[in-house]
Amino acid sequence: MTDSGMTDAGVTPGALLGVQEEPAPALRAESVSRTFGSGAREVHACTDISLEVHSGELLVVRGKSGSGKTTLLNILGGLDRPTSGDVWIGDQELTSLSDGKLAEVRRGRIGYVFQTFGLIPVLSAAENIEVPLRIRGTDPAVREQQVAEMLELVGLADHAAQRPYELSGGQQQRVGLARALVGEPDILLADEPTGQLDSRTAATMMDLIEELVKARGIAAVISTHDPLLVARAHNVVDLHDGRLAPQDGEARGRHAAPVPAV
Ligand SMILES: Nc1ncnc2c1ncn2[C@@H]1O[C@H](COP(=O)(O)OP(=O)(O)OP(=O)(O)O)[C@@H](O)[C@H]1O
Repeated sequence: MTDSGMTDAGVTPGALLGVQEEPAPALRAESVSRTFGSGAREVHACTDISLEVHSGELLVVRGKSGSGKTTLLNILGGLDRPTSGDVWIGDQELTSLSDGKLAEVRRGRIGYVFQTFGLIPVLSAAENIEVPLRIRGTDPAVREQQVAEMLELVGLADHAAQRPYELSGGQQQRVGLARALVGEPDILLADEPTGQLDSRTAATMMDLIEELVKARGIAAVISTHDPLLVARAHNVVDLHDGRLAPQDGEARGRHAAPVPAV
């Protein structure tokens, strides 16, 4: 038996016994808390949050303004560090990493979509999508091909040369999604990605995210205020004052996302 629990033949004990093993979650948070400030000004933005998301699954985090959604997503995506608790991407624990290593994991494994789109105004749609590949030093011919594929995938092949201000809100957000996915991340994090869109465009955007998450086996976490958007989720969790509320049975996934406290 090796340290990883495998036999010398590279087989897990469960496989030898014919037991179907649950795949490890792509993203996992364990007892994550985040406090800002101190003393009388201390704010408990997130308290003791545990959850997991598997590849190909979409977890929706729902909660009122100020409930801690952005704080949680920032921690899950390695943009902020928790005050206590751990975050795992596959078998990589994030909170113990140096800033440099964390940046590497962010670049290589995580795609982000922001409510305000976060596009660079002087760049065209294609150039915005290309940014993560340039940062990674991807070969120009490969870059061109991957950007063209992504434009096609989000239905913007005819808008490649347009700058953000020449695109509608929904089109800009599709550029944001294409930019998040062009590096083939394992994890997609979207903080209220439909917040600036009308309800029909928001629904189309969520359909697209759902389709791509499934097709590409990505583990996605999306925060939203919008109750209509939760229909597309495998799991839904509710945040109240930084804490996960008990599930209300709306989730349609194979298991509840929050990990019960042990
Ligand atoms: N950097 C910070 N310093 C101090 N307090 C903060 C900081 N960031 C967030 N907070 C506080 O933490 C709490 C949670 O904020 P957060 O932005 O995570 O909520 P949210 O659910 O994303 O809200 P919204 O839907 O309005 O974006 C709020 O009380 C907020 O004021």
